Amino acid sequence: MSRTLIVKNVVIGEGIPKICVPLIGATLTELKQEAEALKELNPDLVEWRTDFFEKVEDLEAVKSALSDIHAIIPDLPLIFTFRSAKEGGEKQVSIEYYIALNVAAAESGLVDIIDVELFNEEQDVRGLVEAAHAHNVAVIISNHDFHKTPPKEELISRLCKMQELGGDLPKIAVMPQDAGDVLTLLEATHIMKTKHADRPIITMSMAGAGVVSRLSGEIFGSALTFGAAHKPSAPGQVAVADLRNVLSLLHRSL
Ligand SMILES: O=C1C[C@@](O)(C(=O)O)C[C@@H](O)[C@@H]1O
Repeated sequence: MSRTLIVKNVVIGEGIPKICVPLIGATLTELKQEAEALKELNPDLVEWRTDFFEKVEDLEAVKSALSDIHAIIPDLPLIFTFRSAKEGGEKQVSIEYYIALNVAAAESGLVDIIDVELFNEEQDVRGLVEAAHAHNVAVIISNHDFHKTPPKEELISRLCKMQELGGDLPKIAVMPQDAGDVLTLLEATHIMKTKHADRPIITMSMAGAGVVSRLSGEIFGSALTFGAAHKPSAPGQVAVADLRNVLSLLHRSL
């Protein structure tokens, strides 16, 4: 497998980490406004965090919102994410609905990547990867710990598992309790990138202490970073303009 993933001409896994901005509107009106506004920020990718959408449990409303969002930003690669409450998201739905939602997104022809959480039954994760790939949609397999940072061996083992399950972009976000935890995340990223990964990976340490990990992906091996438009979708996200400045500064220094 190639070490880069290309979506709509955006090469993930090469050069400056790519900037992704989440859409977190609760209503269709808010989502449309956000989609319009983020064009000015010129991100590399956009993520629709559907768990923030008030009608996420209505599949038809989701599909219709998806086509409205896509019509506003047709050229930007779109990640479709339902972040479950157990992983720091806004809502919890049944596994049956989670699968239906992601399959509908993959089949829609309107998204480039779906996000599938690792901590589900293995057969469900594999099934979603298969469904996505059948429609030429890539898959982020993700894991989040909003309370702590597991040991580096555990972080690496989860990232390897995501790769083994066919995720095109393994992703892990963890919460540091001190600066040492940020180092743990960075070291796990570096080891994964240099010893195990045969594809781009995404890692971040959240909150204030973890911000450095959102900026230094090019050095340690994280290919994509999330930047906030007006409001962050997770603790520690910095504004896109600041992110871009620092990413460029570090890139020039290398
Ligand atoms: O998984 C992630 C990463 C994230 O949690 C962050 O910490 O930037 C933000 C989420 O929107 C995204 O789905």
